[in-house]
Amino acid sequence: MSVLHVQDVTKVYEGKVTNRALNQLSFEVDKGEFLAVMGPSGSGKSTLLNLISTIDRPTSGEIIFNEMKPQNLNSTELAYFRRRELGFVFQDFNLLPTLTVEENVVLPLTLDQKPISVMEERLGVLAERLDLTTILHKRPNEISGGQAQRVAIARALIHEPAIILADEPTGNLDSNNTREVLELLSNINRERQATIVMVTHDPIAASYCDRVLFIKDGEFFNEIHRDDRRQTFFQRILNVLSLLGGGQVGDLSSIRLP
Ligand SMILES: Nc1ncnc2c1ncn2[C@@H]1O[C@H](COP(=O)(O)OP(=O)(O)OP(=O)(O)O)[C@@H](O)[C@H]1O
Repeated sequence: MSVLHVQDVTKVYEGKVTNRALNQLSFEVDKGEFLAVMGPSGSGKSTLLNLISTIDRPTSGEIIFNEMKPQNLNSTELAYFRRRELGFVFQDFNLLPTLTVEENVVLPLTLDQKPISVMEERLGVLAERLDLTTILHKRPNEISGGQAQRVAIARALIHEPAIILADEPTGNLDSNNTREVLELLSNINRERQATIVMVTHDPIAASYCDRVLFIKDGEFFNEIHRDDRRQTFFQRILNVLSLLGGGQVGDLSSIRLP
Protein backbone atom coordinates (compact mmCIF):
# COMPACT_ATOMS: atom_id res chain seq x y z
CA MET A 1 0.00 0.00 0.00
CA SER A 2 1.43 3.37 -0.95
CA VAL A 3 1.79 6.01 1.78
CA LEU A 4 3.32 8.65 -0.44
CA HIS A 5 2.70 9.27 -4.11
CA VAL A 6 4.85 11.85 -5.91
CA GLN A 7 3.12 12.35 -9.22
CA ASP A 8 4.64 14.25 -12.17
CA VAL A 9 6.13 16.81 -9.81
CA THR A 10 7.89 19.81 -11.30
CA LYS A 11 9.43 22.63 -9.29
CA VAL A 12 10.58 25.76 -11.05
CA TYR A 13 12.29 28.51 -9.07
CA GLU A 14 11.58 31.82 -10.75
CA GLY A 15 14.19 34.55 -10.51
CA LYS A 16 16.65 36.35 -12.73
CA VAL A 17 17.41 32.91 -14.04
CA THR A 18 14.60 30.35 -14.11
CA ASN A 19 15.69 27.11 -12.49
CA ARG A 20 13.84 23.86 -13.08
CA ALA A 21 14.94 21.99 -9.92
CA LEU A 22 12.57 19.03 -10.45
CA ASN A 23 11.07 17.94 -13.73
CA GLN A 24 8.07 15.60 -13.86
CA LEU A 25 9.36 13.33 -11.12
CA SER A 26 7.11 10.42 -10.14
CA PHE A 27 7.52 7.66 -7.58
CA GLU A 28 5.63 5.93 -4.77
CA VAL A 29 6.68 4.91 -1.28
CA ASP A 30 4.98 1.90 0.31
CA LYS A 31 3.98 1.65 3.94
CA GLY A 32 6.91 0.32 5.92
CA GLU A 33 9.44 1.02 3.20
CA PHE A 34 12.89 2.51 3.91
CA LEU A 35 13.80 4.57 0.85
CA ALA A 36 17.04 6.43 0.15
CA VAL A 37 17.14 9.32 -2.31
CA MET A 38 20.55 9.99 -3.86
CA GLY A 39 21.83 12.30 -6.55
CA PRO A 40 24.67 14.70 -7.27
CA SER A 41 24.81 18.13 -5.67
CA GLY A 42 22.11 20.32 -7.20
CA SER A 43 20.07 17.38 -8.48
CA GLY A 44 16.99 18.44 -6.51
CA LYS A 45 17.08 16.31 -3.34
CA SER A 46 16.49 19.17 -0.89
CA THR A 47 13.83 20.60 -3.17
CA LEU A 48 12.10 17.22 -3.15
CA LEU A 49 12.28 16.97 0.64
CA ASN A 50 10.89 20.50 0.99
CA LEU A 51 7.96 19.55 -1.23
CA ILE A 52 7.27 16.26 0.55
CA SER A 53 7.48 18.02 3.91
CA THR A 54 4.99 20.64 2.60
CA ILE A 55 7.43 23.47 3.36
CA ASP A 56 7.18 24.39 -0.33
CA ARG A 57 4.63 23.67 -3.08
CA PRO A 58 5.24 22.07 -6.46
CA THR A 59 4.90 24.23 -9.57
CA SER A 60 2.91 21.38 -11.13
CA GLY A 61 2.09 17.80 -10.27
CA GLU A 62 0.82 16.40 -6.98
CA ILE A 63 2.12 14.95 -3.75
CA ILE A 64 -0.42 12.63 -2.15
CA PHE A 65 -0.20 11.19 1.38
CA ASN A 66 -2.56 8.33 2.11
CA GLU A 67 -4.93 9.75 -0.49
CA MET A 68 -4.75 13.20 1.11
CA LYS A 69 -3.45 16.22 -0.83
CA PRO A 70 -1.70 18.70 1.49
CA GLN A 71 -1.56 21.21 -1.38
CA ASN A 72 -5.28 21.74 -0.83
CA LEU A 73 -4.98 22.51 2.89
CA ASN A 74 -4.94 26.04 4.30
CA SER A 75 -2.02 27.15 6.45
CA THR A 76 -3.58 26.11 9.78
CA GLU A 77 -4.57 22.69 8.45
CA LEU A 78 -1.11 22.35 6.95
CA ALA A 79 0.53 23.03 10.30
CA TYR A 80 -1.59 20.27 11.88
CA PHE A 81 -0.84 17.93 9.01
CA ARG A 82 2.92 18.47 9.38
CA ARG A 83 2.79 18.02 13.12
CA ARG A 84 0.74 14.82 13.01
CA GLU A 85 1.73 13.05 9.84
CA LEU A 86 5.43 13.85 9.49
CA GLY A 87 8.51 13.14 11.59
CA PHE A 88 11.81 14.85 10.85
CA VAL A 89 15.41 13.82 11.44
CA PHE A 90 18.03 16.38 10.40
CA GLN A 91 21.78 16.35 9.96
CA ASP A 92 22.28 18.85 12.79
CA PHE A 93 19.68 17.18 15.07
CA ASN A 94 17.60 20.39 15.55
CA LEU A 95 16.96 19.77 19.24
CA LEU A 96 15.71 22.74 21.25
CA PRO A 97 18.65 23.71 23.49
CA THR A 98 16.59 25.02 26.41
CA LEU A 99 14.52 21.84 26.72
CA THR A 100 15.66 18.59 28.34
CA VAL A 101 15.96 15.39 26.32
CA GLU A 102 12.61 14.26 27.70
CA GLU A 103 10.91 17.53 26.77
CA ASN A 104 12.42 17.43 23.29
CA VAL A 105 11.17 13.90 22.69
CA VAL A 106 7.58 14.59 23.78
CA LEU A 107 7.42 17.95 21.97
CA PRO A 108 5.17 16.71 19.10
CA LEU A 109 2.70 15.37 21.70
CA THR A 110 2.90 18.57 23.78
CA LEU A 111 2.11 20.64 20.69
CA ASP A 112 -0.79 18.32 19.97
CA GLN A 113 -2.03 18.62 23.59
CA LYS A 114 -2.02 14.87 24.14
CA PRO A 115 -2.75 13.62 27.69
CA ILE A 116 0.24 13.23 30.04
CA SER A 117 -0.50 9.50 30.38
CA VAL A 118 -0.01 9.01 26.62
CA MET A 119 3.22 11.03 26.73
CA GLU A 120 4.60 9.02 29.63
CA GLU A 121 3.71 5.69 28.10
CA ARG A 122 5.22 6.44 24.69
CA LEU A 123 8.27 8.17 26.18
CA GLY A 124 8.95 5.13 28.37
CA VAL A 125 8.81 2.73 25.41
CA LEU A 126 11.02 4.87 23.17
CA ALA A 127 13.52 5.82 25.89
CA GLU A 128 14.01 2.12 26.59
CA ARG A 129 14.26 1.21 22.91
CA LEU A 130 16.64 4.04 22.00
CA ASP A 131 18.73 3.79 25.16
CA LEU A 132 17.85 7.27 26.43
CA THR A 133 16.75 6.44 29.99
CA THR A 134 19.94 7.74 31.64
CA ILE A 135 19.99 11.05 29.76
CA LEU A 136 16.33 12.05 29.90
CA HIS A 137 17.00 15.01 32.22
CA LYS A 138 20.06 16.30 30.39
CA ARG A 139 20.04 19.16 27.90
CA PRO A 140 21.26 18.85 24.29
CA ASN A 141 24.62 20.49 25.08
CA GLU A 142 25.32 17.78 27.68
CA ILE A 143 24.98 14.78 25.35
CA SER A 144 27.04 13.35 22.47
CA GLY A 145 26.19 13.63 18.76
CA GLY A 146 25.10 9.99 18.60
CA GLN A 147 22.86 10.46 21.63
CA ALA A 148 21.46 13.69 20.14
CA GLN A 149 20.51 11.87 16.96
CA ARG A 150 18.84 9.08 18.96
CA VAL A 151 16.83 11.78 20.77
CA ALA A 152 15.86 13.28 17.41
CA ILE A 153 14.78 9.84 16.16
CA ALA A 154 12.65 9.33 19.30
CA ARG A 155 11.06 12.74 18.69
CA ALA A 156 10.37 11.80 15.08
CA LEU A 157 8.66 8.57 16.18
CA ILE A 158 6.68 9.56 19.27
CA HIS A 159 3.58 10.82 17.46
CA GLU A 160 3.58 7.76 15.15
CA PRO A 161 3.71 9.79 11.93
CA ALA A 162 2.76 8.42 8.52
CA ILE A 163 6.27 9.08 7.24
CA ILE A 164 9.68 9.99 8.64
CA LEU A 165 11.80 12.34 6.55
CA ALA A 166 15.53 12.14 7.23
CA ASP A 167 17.94 14.65 5.69
CA GLU A 168 21.54 13.36 5.85
CA PRO A 169 20.88 11.99 9.36
CA THR A 170 24.45 10.71 9.76
CA GLY A 171 26.20 13.71 8.18
CA ASN A 172 27.54 14.97 11.53
CA LEU A 173 28.37 11.63 13.12
CA ASP A 174 31.57 9.61 13.36
CA SER A 175 31.65 6.14 11.83
CA ASN A 176 30.62 4.26 15.00
CA ASN A 177 27.65 6.53 15.67
CA THR A 178 26.77 6.48 11.97
CA ARG A 179 26.52 2.69 12.04
CA GLU A 180 24.56 2.74 15.26
CA VAL A 181 22.04 5.30 13.96
CA LEU A 182 21.60 3.47 10.65
CA GLU A 183 21.09 0.12 12.37
CA LEU A 184 18.58 1.79 14.65
CA LEU A 185 16.65 3.34 11.75
CA SER A 186 16.71 0.05 9.90
CA ASN A 187 15.51 -1.94 12.95
CA ILE A 188 12.80 0.57 13.79
CA ASN A 189 11.68 0.52 10.19
CA ARG A 190 11.21 -3.25 10.47
CA GLU A 191 9.83 -3.46 14.01
CA ARG A 192 7.32 -0.62 13.70
CA GLN A 193 6.64 -0.75 9.97
CA ALA A 194 7.80 2.89 10.02
CA THR A 195 8.01 4.47 6.58
CA ILE A 196 11.27 6.38 6.12
CA VAL A 197 12.51 8.56 3.25
CA MET A 198 16.16 9.46 3.71
CA VAL A 199 18.19 11.83 1.57
CA THR A 200 21.87 10.93 1.69
CA HIS A 201 25.15 11.36 -0.14
CA ASP A 202 26.55 8.34 1.65
CA PRO A 203 26.38 4.99 -0.18
CA ILE A 204 26.98 3.14 3.10
CA ALA A 205 23.93 4.84 4.62
CA ALA A 206 21.88 4.07 1.51
CA SER A 207 22.87 0.39 1.73
CA TYR A 208 20.71 0.07 4.88
CA CYS A 209 17.59 0.92 2.85
CA ASP A 210 15.17 -1.29 0.92
CA ARG A 211 15.43 0.82 -2.21
CA VAL A 212 17.54 3.66 -3.56
CA LEU A 213 16.03 6.23 -5.91
CA PHE A 214 18.61 8.18 -7.91
CA ILE A 215 17.79 11.58 -9.36
CA LYS A 216 19.83 13.65 -11.76
CA ASP A 217 19.07 17.20 -12.93
CA GLY A 218 15.70 16.96 -11.21
CA GLU A 219 14.64 13.85 -13.09
CA PHE A 220 14.36 10.15 -12.30
CA PHE A 221 17.66 8.47 -13.19
CA ASN A 222 17.41 4.95 -11.78
CA GLU A 223 16.25 2.90 -8.83
CA ILE A 224 17.57 -0.28 -7.30
CA HIS A 225 16.09 -2.62 -4.71
CA ARG A 226 17.91 -4.47 -2.00
CA ASP A 227 17.25 -8.11 -2.68
CA ASP A 228 20.51 -9.56 -1.45
CA ARG A 229 23.29 -8.96 1.04
CA ARG A 230 24.08 -5.39 2.07
CA GLN A 231 27.62 -5.68 0.69
CA THR A 232 26.25 -6.56 -2.76
CA PHE A 233 23.66 -3.80 -2.53
CA PHE A 234 26.41 -1.35 -1.57
CA GLN A 235 28.42 -2.34 -4.65
CA ARG A 236 25.37 -1.90 -6.85
CA ILE A 237 24.77 1.56 -5.34
CA LEU A 238 28.38 2.48 -6.17
CA ASN A 239 27.87 1.24 -9.72
CA VAL A 240 24.89 3.53 -10.25
CA LEU A 241 26.70 6.46 -8.60
CA SER A 242 29.62 6.03 -10.96
CA LEU A 243 27.18 6.26 -13.90
CA LEU A 244 25.51 9.25 -12.30
CA GLY A 245 28.73 11.26 -11.97
CA GLY A 246 29.14 14.11 -9.53
CA GLY A 247 32.34 12.77 -7.96
CA GLN A 248 30.57 10.95 -5.15
CA VAL A 249 32.16 7.55 -5.43
CA GLY A 250 35.77 8.58 -4.80
CA ASP A 251 37.85 5.77 -3.41
CA LEU A 252 34.93 3.96 -1.75
CA SER A 253 34.71 1.23 -4.35
CA SER A 254 37.13 -1.08 -2.55
CA ILE A 255 35.45 -0.67 0.85
CA ARG A 256 33.98 -3.75 2.47
CA LEU A 257 31.14 -3.04 4.81
CA PRO A 258 31.52 -3.84 8.49
N1 LIG B 1 15.24 28.76 -3.35
C1 LIG B 1 15.83 28.54 -4.52
N2 LIG B 1 15.81 29.46 -5.50
C2 LIG B 1 16.38 29.26 -6.69
N3 LIG B 1 17.01 28.12 -7.03
C3 LIG B 1 17.08 27.16 -6.11
C4 LIG B 1 16.50 27.31 -4.81
N4 LIG B 1 16.73 26.17 -4.10
C5 LIG B 1 17.42 25.35 -4.91
N5 LIG B 1 17.62 25.93 -6.11
C6 LIG B 1 18.29 25.32 -7.27
O1 LIG B 1 17.59 24.13 -7.59
C7 LIG B 1 18.50 23.10 -7.97
C8 LIG B 1 18.32 21.92 -7.01
O2 LIG B 1 18.77 22.31 -5.73
P1 LIG B 1 18.67 21.37 -4.44
O3 LIG B 1 19.13 22.17 -3.27
O4 LIG B 1 17.31 20.79 -4.39
O5 LIG B 1 19.74 20.22 -4.81
P2 LIG B 1 20.36 19.08 -3.88
O6 LIG B 1 20.35 17.84 -4.68
O7 LIG B 1 19.68 19.08 -2.56
O8 LIG B 1 21.86 19.60 -3.69
P3 LIG B 1 22.89 19.30 -2.49
O9 LIG B 1 23.19 17.84 -2.54
O10 LIG B 1 24.09 20.13 -2.86
O11 LIG B 1 22.24 19.74 -1.20
C9 LIG B 1 19.89 23.71 -7.91
O12 LIG B 1 20.24 24.12 -9.22
C10 LIG B 1 19.72 24.90 -6.99
O13 LIG B 1 20.65 25.91 -7.32
